[in-house]
Amino acid sequence: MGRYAVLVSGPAGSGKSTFCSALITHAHSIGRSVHLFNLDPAAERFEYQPSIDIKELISLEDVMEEMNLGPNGGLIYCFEYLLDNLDWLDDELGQYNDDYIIIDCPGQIELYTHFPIMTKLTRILQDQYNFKICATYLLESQFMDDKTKYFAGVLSAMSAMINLEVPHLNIMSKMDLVEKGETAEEAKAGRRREMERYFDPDPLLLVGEVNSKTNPKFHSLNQAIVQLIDDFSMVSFMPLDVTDEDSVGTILSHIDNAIQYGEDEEPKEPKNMDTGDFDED
Ligand SMILES: Nc1nc2c(ncn2[C@@H]2O[C@H](COP(=O)(O)OP(=O)(O)OP(=O)(O)O)[C@@H](O)[C@H]2O)c(=O)[nH]1
Ligand SMILES: [Mg+2]
Repeated sequence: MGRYAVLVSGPAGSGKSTFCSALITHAHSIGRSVHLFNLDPAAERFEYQPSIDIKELISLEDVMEEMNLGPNGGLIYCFEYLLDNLDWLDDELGQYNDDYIIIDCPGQIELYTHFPIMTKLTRILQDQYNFKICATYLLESQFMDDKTKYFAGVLSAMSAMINLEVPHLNIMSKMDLVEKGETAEEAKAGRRREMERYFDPDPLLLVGEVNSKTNPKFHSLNQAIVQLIDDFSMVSFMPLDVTDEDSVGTILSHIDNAIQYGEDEEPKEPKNMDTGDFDED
């Protein structure tokens, strides 16, 4: 087996840590061993104890206090410190030579879209440590209520995807909140079909409402951006309902597929092969 990593990214509060826990619970339930790597220097509570924790190297609270920095500047400082202290990462990762690691990232999207920090880190994991990496980007289902917000979310997902340059899966999280209160009639009325338009962004859905809310001088720009997203089929989302194990399982199998997990595993010999202890019936 090789080394595999899932990068769980997305805006603040989009459900990254909850998704990490759901993935770990599911992996354990099917007998797979996975490890949590907490990459958020401000994280406080964990459902599963991380095997690797950036807070053992540096914590945001200490940085803010000692360097007199605000939360965002402090976070950038933490990551620059990590990149300057790769020996620590080397020691920590050295214990997981043949493993599957789930990396819970901080929610500041500047880390993926404005600064090359996460890109540098994924490159290091790939090139120096031979990890096969799949990035996931979570956007919460409430974004579907407001099309301009959704449009901005699609662009941020695309920006993260283009910057990270690894196999990428966009996830629409907190789908349990959408389904809640939905009556059978509503479902029949095509609510689900309507949602499909958000999972695979429909250019008409995006541009129509976004243009109705923005200054006419931006209409052609909106149209051009939507066309770009559509022409290259660059962004689509998979729905995630953490309360449904099948939904978590489906996402995990897409991630596995993206990083070819298990494809280079040797076939296992049946247990009784070397003892010659075969059933004779
Ligand atoms: N209903 C519902 N609530 C969720 C789900 N996922 C997360 N939440 C809630 O959303 C809030 C944020 O969840 P987290 O998992 O901490 O989100 P996060 O992306 O890790 O947040 P940061 O690390 O602060 O950026 C918490 O109150 C969770 O209980 C979900 O699938 N369904
Ligand atoms: Mg979190």
